[in-house]
Amino acid sequence: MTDVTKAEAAVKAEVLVEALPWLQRFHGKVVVVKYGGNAMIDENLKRAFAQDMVFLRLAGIQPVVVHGGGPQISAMLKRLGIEGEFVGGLRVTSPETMDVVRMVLVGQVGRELVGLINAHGPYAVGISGEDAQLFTAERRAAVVDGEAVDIGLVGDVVTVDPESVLDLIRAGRIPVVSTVAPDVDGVVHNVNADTAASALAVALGAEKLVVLTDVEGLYTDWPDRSSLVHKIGADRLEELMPALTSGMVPKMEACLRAVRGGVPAAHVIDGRLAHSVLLEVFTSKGVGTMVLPDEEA
Ligand SMILES: Nc1ncnc2c1ncn2[C@@H]1O[C@H](COP(=O)(O)OP(=O)(O)O)[C@@H](O)[C@H]1O
Ligand SMILES: CC(=O)N[C@@H](CCC(=O)OP(=O)(O)O)C(=O)O
Repeated sequence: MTDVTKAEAAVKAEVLVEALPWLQRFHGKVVVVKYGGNAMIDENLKRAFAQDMVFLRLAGIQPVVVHGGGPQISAMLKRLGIEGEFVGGLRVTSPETMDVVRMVLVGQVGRELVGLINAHGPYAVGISGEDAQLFTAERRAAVVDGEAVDIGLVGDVVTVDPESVLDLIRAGRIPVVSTVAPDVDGVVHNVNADTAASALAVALGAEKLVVLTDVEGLYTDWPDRSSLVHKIGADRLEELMPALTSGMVPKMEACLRAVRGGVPAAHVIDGRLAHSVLLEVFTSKGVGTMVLPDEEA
């Protein structure tokens, strides 16, 4: 072996060995991953994400994917000539829009991800909040300048029955969850995917919640690039919440709720980076912003 190939081999070995403590720590544990943003649009990133899920599963970790699909819903609404509007980061959802949300999330985005994962073997099974009472939703208002604004059939998850997801995990599958959910009367609601991922992570007693987005992580003073946060405690995040805007609100709310609900760590990571989930789970430094309970931060 030349000195160059020896040096390359040493670097590769170091990378593999760095994963060892994390393989031990997460073995048999559930990791809930919210899939969204660019990782869901770019073909190479999509394939890399699917590989990451299969990698986790074959490494003895139990990944559960909760997917978004906001841009895909907006594109379909446009094709159908239906107006789309967001208030406080949430889509205003009329009954007509709800039909499109359900069709796109369950019938299009969920199916595509299941197919990408199953290119590697019989792992992924799609499921929605309507299946086996996985989620029950309650209508929620958006809050704008402290005022509640009615935004139609938008729900918050109020109860989770995780048995169907646990059945799939026990069968060695990778559950792929679409976030539409009925209320107690069976009326289907549109649930933000970050919110649903957080509720599911708590109900499953997950070891981690990982939320993919299109930015490096949380900035305390957006868009000042020097204000990127690597680690933050729940109390400090709660203080910051009123200053956050747009899509970051449901994401950080989701991390906060997960950690307050007993999930040991919640992460917002950059889905523009190929294999960002593997880098987060298996490297000591991790990537993005990590939210921890106050005593750990
Ligand atoms: N404080 C902040 N820190 C990081 N990103 C922020 C912040 N405030 C607003 N943003 C914006 O929020 C976006 C993430 O929200 P969104 O686009 O809804 O995400 P996704 O499509 O990944 O679900 C980022 O790409 C960034 O442009
Ligand atoms: C109520 C609400 O806003 N629901 C979202 C559901 C999809 C989602 O959350 O997708 P992303 O994660 O890609 O944003 C929507 O209709 O766009």
